[in-house]
Amino acid sequence: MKKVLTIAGSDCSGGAGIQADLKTFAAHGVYGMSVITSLTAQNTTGVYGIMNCKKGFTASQIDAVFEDIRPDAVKIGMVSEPYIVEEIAEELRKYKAVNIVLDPVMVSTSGKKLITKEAEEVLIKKLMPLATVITPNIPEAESLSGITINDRYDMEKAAEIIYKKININDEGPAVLVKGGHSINCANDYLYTEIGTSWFEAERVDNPNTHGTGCTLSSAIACNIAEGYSVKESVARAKEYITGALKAGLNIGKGSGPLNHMYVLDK
Ligand SMILES: Nc1ncnc2c1ncn2[C@@H]1O[C@H](COP(=O)(O)OP(=O)(O)OP(=O)(O)O)[C@@H](O)[C@H]1O
Ligand SMILES: Cc1ncc(COP(=O)(O)O)c(N)n1
Repeated sequence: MKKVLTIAGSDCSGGAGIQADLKTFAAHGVYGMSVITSLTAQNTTGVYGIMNCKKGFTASQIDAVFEDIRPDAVKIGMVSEPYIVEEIAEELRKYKAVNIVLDPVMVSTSGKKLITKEAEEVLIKKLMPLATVITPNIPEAESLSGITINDRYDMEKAAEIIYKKININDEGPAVLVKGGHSINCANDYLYTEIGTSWFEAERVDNPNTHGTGCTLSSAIACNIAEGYSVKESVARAKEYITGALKAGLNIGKGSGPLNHMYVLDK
């Protein structure tokens, strides 16, 4: 069985973060492990508190995992503070971790800022270059590229700018700009060293989209662990997220979670 690690924040209401990641891992039939960077007090209506891991403890958790069970892929989600980003980068370099999927979580669906400006800078400089693929949504891609995104062409331009900003000597990550924040469609665009692709999907009419980004990046990590290429991994993850949105749940008073137990036919 493949082993996949998530390094992310906890969502006590179970829709996003570590909890969404572990449910996605289970639905993909891989063995899931978790390193928790922050505890959040949140639910489907908002994020009401954040308590970050104290200095050194994210690194201790990563040591505990890698010294015993080497993951086949690593997903990285919410990382609020620069010292946590530094610890993760140092540890992943130390263990020569591979197959890293980084979701640059910046703002929650409910509007709460989940990363400091300083942490964002360290994320770009030290962690993104270690990744295989990064998965910004439209506002995150605007922040990373410095351009405003209004249409498909802007998504393509932003992906290329981000790719060129992070890839020194073509050794950095592919860039997947997610289109979940578009109005009429849910098309995602992938820019890699060997080519570009659009992943087109109908927009599912479902207000319960809490944790879609966490779920998509975790599904990509599972597929990469299983040996699929980045392009195939994104295609399968896209099918999974669309299915999980369609399979719909209606839990909580706000933007609720997906149905993670939707399982793709192998
Ligand atoms: N209503 C929808 N119908 C179909 N697919 C969707 C919908 N909303 C989001 N998606 C898909 O879900 C994935 C996550 O995209 P999105 O842009 O929502 O990420 P995100 O903003 O990081 O997610 P999160 O809500 O966790 O912050 C993408 O593949 C996107 O196309
Ligand atoms: C711990 C954690 N990680 C990530 C998100 C982003 O997910 P969303 O944008 O759906 O709120 C979140 N709300 N909480």
